[in-house]
Amino acid sequence: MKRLIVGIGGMTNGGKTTLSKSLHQKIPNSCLIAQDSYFKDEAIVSVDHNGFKQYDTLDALHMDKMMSEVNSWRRDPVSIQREKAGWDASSVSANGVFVLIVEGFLIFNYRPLNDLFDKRYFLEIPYDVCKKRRSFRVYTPPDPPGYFDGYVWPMYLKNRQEMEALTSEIVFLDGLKPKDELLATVLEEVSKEINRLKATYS
Ligand SMILES: Nc1ncnc2c1ncn2[C@@H]1O[C@H](COP(=O)(O)OP(=O)(O)OP(=O)(O)O)[C@@H](O)[C@H]1O
Ligand SMILES: NC(=O)c1ccc[n+]([C@@H]2O[C@H](CO)[C@@H](O)[C@H]2O)c1
Repeated sequence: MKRLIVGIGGMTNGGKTTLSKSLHQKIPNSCLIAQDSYFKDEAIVSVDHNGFKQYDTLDALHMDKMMSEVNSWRRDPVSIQREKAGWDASSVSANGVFVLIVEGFLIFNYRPLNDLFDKRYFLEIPYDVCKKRRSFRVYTPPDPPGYFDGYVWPMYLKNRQEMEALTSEIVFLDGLKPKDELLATVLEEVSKEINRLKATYS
């Protein structure tokens, strides 16, 4: 069975979800897992001395649950793809290349997950663009006043340092580029990798 695991990381509002969803639409036999789906319940996320909820850390995420879903895919991508295909399940042939796209802001900071990636991308944008994009978003719970400068940005700087200490094989992408350009760049590289795998025996 041929498998490829692609990580789309990046800072908050870098454009991870937008890019990952488009890749998922374009890549046959692909599956998408988003780290944001694994946030712990608000009641158990700790609070710092400023009263800010500590959401921008691995402790705020059910990484064990996320890993178990990644591992289910690794064990049997064909079944997962067939379940998704529903009535058309027989069209999913085990001969193809199966692609898992994992997106999230801390995917390269968690070693057991980071170790699994064949390709790593990281979307980055400048501070002012990040702050502006984030100000238009409403999370649950919403960001309290001062959260970006008092918590989100300092945590980004800390998490980024940790990430760079853990991995060097990351392709950095300029998140200011138009969405279709970013998609074309990543799709071209991933397609090359898929074709390379198709040409190998296993
Ligand atoms: N290439 C782009 N150019 C301009 N705006 C973009 C681009 N990509 C995404 N955006 C916009 O930026 C905002 C954040 O995008 P998106 O939700 O994809 O980011 P994200 O990295 O998944 O965010 P987060 O994980 O922090 O919630 C959205 O309003 C989206 O439309
Ligand atoms: N999805 C959530 O439960 C949630 C709640 C509060 C804040 N966030 C933010 O999401 C970003 C990652 O995509 C982080 O910067 C969190 O602050 C998410």
